Amino acid sequence: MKLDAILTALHHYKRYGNGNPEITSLEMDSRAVKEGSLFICIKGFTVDGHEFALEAVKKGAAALLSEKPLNHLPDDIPVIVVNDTKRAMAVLADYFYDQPTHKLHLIGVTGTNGKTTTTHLIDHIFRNAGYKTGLIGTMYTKINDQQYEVKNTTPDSLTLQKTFKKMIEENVTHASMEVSSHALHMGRVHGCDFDVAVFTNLTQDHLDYHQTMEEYRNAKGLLFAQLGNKYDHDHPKFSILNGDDPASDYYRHMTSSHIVTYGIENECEIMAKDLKMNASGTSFLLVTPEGTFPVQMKLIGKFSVYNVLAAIAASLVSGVEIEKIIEAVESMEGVRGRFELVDCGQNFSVIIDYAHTPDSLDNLLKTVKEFAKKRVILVVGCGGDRDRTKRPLMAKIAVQWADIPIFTSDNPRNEDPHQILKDMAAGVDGEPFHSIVDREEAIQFAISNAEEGDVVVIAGKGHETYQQIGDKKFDFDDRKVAIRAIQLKENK
Ligand SMILES: CC(=O)N[C@H]1[C@@H](OP(=O)(O)OP(=O)(O)OC[C@H]2O[C@@H](n3ccc(=O)[nH]c3=O)[C@H](O)[C@@H]2O)O[C@H](CO)[C@@H](O)[C@@H]1O[C@H](C)C(=O)N[C@@H](C)C(=O)N[C@H](CCC(=O)O)C(=O)O
Ligand SMILES: Nc1ncnc2c1ncn2[C@@H]1O[C@H](COP(=O)(O)OP(=O)(O)OP(=O)(O)O)[C@@H](O)[C@H]1O
Ligand SMILES: N[C@H](CCC[C@H](N)C(=O)O)C(=O)O
Ligand SMILES: [Mg+2]
Repeated sequence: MKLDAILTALHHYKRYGNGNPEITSLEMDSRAVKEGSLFICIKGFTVDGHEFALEAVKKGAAALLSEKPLNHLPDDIPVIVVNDTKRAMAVLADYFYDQPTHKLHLIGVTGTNGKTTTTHLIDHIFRNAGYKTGLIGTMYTKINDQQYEVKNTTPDSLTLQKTFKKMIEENVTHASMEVSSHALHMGRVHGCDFDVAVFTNLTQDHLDYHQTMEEYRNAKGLLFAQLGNKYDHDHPKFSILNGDDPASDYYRHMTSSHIVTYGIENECEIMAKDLKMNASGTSFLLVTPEGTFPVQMKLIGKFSVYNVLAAIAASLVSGVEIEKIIEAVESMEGVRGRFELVDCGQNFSVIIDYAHTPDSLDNLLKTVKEFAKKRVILVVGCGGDRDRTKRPLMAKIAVQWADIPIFTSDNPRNEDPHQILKDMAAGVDGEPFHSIVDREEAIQFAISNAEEGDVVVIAGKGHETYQQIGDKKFDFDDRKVAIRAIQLKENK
């Protein structure tokens, strides 16, 4: 595609340098530049991409997108100057990859907790209805049955649009994706034509990035504000809001789309009533505008019911028949690392879960307490280089619910793991707890102390298969470590 053609997607820019080269690819990393690339200079959190402009030209970049005029470049290299290269990149990527999201039924899910679970539920419902599907999120990108590794929950706009383009090539018609608050704030999803936007819940996380809860809430609101500002009879847009979460009132006023609410406590269009839960599943009465239906599912806990209701509402407005939706919800096995049982035939339970926020830990432990016959032994930590203010809160919740709370490391990254444990301990008011910095030792301690009927909960890392110390990721899988610890205990 010629540079001039690509630039028709931008409204405002200044152009320096001559020529209208053929653009072979869009790149934001100088190390990936090829002959004919348009190199996009991004001011990052670590380095400034503008510093790599010359290197990009030497590697064959045919043009540059920048936030300022660039000196010392050959005259025949056009430099396009815009206010914000990240946002311009998103718009250009959509155009360059032939507007793939316009051809997809795209559902975006935002909220503090439950995004991965809800997108997996939606994906399972769509597949059960016979659609070819795509999924983008924390664990992977999935196109039909093929999984691809990811770096971010919501990738940068180039990766994102390239992924959507691949979905179109693989005949995907329905896609669901997690939309993080970081991504919304950085404009990674500009250019995405969402059909349905889903809100799960808003509680504390990521205050290192957003600073205040209000800013964090506003960032998530962008998903609803960006959901089409005109009425289109053929492609109506829907916001799916959690009627039991106060933030929904705020989002309701940010969108011009249709609104469908779901909930358990307050009156909503989609509701769950008569919840009954045990260690092997949850049952409830599903109330919808299409009637009331009994549901018996394998997922456990009230928080899981919220995720299911969100997925049901999103699928209903997407045109899936209610019977097909319920069939899928009932057959859903759960998502890796979320309330996942490790069963080696031992006489106590072991649960691996991804709770890494105060609210998710609270929900998880309340749920476990409801069916635990004996003691709850908890292994939990808090991530380094992340919201420090959630550490004492998580510790307080841990000692409130667990009979034996054990604090340990969870991706200390560039922080001193001992200091993270001290930050956690500051939230404890005299209750007993253990601090064991080495996560493997902590898990072994938990399992060696477990007696018949106890429940061991290992929280925070879920599906993760590494422990990040400094910039290095070391192999670490809670599941495997737990299995080894159980075997060790049984061979004694
Ligand atoms: C804080 C943050 O969001 N950082 C993201 C950002 O990295 P950065 O700003 O440090 O990038 P940088 O290294 O400064 O580079 C700036 C530019 O120079 C370029 N460069 C760099 C070196 C070079 O030799 N040549 C070159 O051209 C880079 O390609 C880039 O374009 O841009 C990268 C590429 O898009 C992201 O992968 C990275 O996410 C990091 C890994 C991250 O941890 N992000 C977290 C905070 C995040 O976004 N999390 C949310 C979800 C959280 C949740 O689910 O709860 C997410 O959506 O993942
Ligand atoms: N609706 C919910 N409300 C509160 N807690 C939840 C909810 N759904 C899941 N959780 C808890 O949060 C954990 C993470 O769930 P999930 O991975 O689905 O969330 P996420 O929003 O994708 O998280 P992330 O932002 O890290 O990607 C689960 O392991 C569970 O403990
Ligand atoms: N998306 C979250 C995941 C946290 C997972 C936890 N294991 C940690 O490393 O803190 C984050 O990056 O903040
Ligand atoms: Mg997720």
